[in-house]
Amino acid sequence: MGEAPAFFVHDLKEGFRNGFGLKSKGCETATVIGDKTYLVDGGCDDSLLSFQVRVFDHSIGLKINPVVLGMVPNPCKGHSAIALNEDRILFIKGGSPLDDSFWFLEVDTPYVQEQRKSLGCEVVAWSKGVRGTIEKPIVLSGPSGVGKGTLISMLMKEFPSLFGFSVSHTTRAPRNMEKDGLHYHFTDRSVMEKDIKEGKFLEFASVHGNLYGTSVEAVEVVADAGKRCILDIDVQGARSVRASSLDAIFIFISPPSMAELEKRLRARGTETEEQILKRLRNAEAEIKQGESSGIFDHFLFNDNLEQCYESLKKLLGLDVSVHSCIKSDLDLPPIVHSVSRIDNKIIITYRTSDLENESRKMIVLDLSSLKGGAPGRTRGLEAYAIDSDSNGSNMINQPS
Ligand SMILES: Nc1nc2c(ncn2[C@@H]2O[C@H](COP(=O)(O)OP(=O)(O)O)[C@@H](O)[C@H]2O)c(=O)[nH]1
Ligand SMILES: Nc1ncnc2c1ncn2[C@@H]1O[C@H](COP(=O)(O)OP(=O)(O)O)[C@@H](O)[C@H]1O
Repeated sequence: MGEAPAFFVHDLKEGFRNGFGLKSKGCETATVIGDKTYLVDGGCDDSLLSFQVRVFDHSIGLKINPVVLGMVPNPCKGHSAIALNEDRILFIKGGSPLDDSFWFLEVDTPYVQEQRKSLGCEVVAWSKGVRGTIEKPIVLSGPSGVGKGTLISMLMKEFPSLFGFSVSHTTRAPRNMEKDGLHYHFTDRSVMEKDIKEGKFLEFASVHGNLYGTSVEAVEVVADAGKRCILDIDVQGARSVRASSLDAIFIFISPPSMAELEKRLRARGTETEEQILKRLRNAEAEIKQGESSGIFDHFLFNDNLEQCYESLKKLLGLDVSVHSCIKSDLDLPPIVHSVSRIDNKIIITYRTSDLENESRKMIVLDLSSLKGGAPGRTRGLEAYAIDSDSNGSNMINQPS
């Protein structure tokens, strides 16, 4: 595979003619994919608060302002762009912190195709690139009162640095001991419905008469902290997550009997009689769906709590050491740099000089294990440095 068609920061210093017939301000890249040119303004003239995207469609001779989904990168003084696999563009922000240097603009991924179809217009989606990978998130489902919350609390207490809870949004009222932002984000239905329309939710469902949902951000902040995310969601939500780009482990928790479930719900003392009866009615359907839907990878019976917890830990492989792959041993790519591509590797080249020497440096970005993408982060980037020493030979600093 050779170099993809793209213009880089250093090409833009003198300005160039882009797909719009405009002179570049020096902070723009124009990347051609198929019939379209994606013109991205990195916002270095201080008037833009974030990156701006326009599209020139050569087949119809029109410039388009697309609907831009996802979290948009903050402005920077210089960036470069390179097309990948005809469906996304990699952006490298010069002079930005490493955790903010690599961004993907998805232009024809399955997610973008789906959004384009449902919105009926041109759509692009930003996804932040994150180095390293994390363990698969865990989806726990089961009827109300079965013990999901109890098992999750035990895991988080025993392994506080390994697991993080995905804090859902809900329109139900908080219980006595529940804290906003910790147990749930308690929210108005109108606000939640608006956010759902704007694509901010990974999944949502109406459960026991209230709206519940997992925002993309709820899962990503846990992963950003290098932790494995746990989702406590109902079977409808689990089905939506199964169909999404989130690669998770799905576990269904069953009660020993309906009578025991009722006993636990009543003993918890958090619901009114009417709410308990509604939860029990829904429980039968939920257990049937859970056990027959083909969504779940594992089933656990929560009869004896300690035994169930031990089984949960075993299937999560907690006897195996879990480590974070996040590394921070690289220089930042500076504002002026150039980019080329060899297969799945992106080579970022730049020069550094002190009073006596000028040296050429490279950062290699390995994209062969990319995972995820819009509407969440793109994970699995590996990066390492190659320095040119005084003899001109290259020294590879492999990731440790
Ligand atoms: N789909 C979906 N279900 C959720 C979410 N958060 C919680 N739930 C489910 O909503 C149901 C009710 O939760 P809750 O009101 O906390 O009551 P509890 O299950 O009796 O403790 C449970 O089955 C949860 O698993 C979410 O973000 N999405
Ligand atoms: N194996 C068990 N045996 C007896 N009581 C249990 C068991 N597991 C959980 N409980 C209790 O049942 C109640 C409901 O558990 P909870 O974790 O709130 O369920 P969920 O989150 O699934 O609605 C809580 O009071 C909890 O202490």
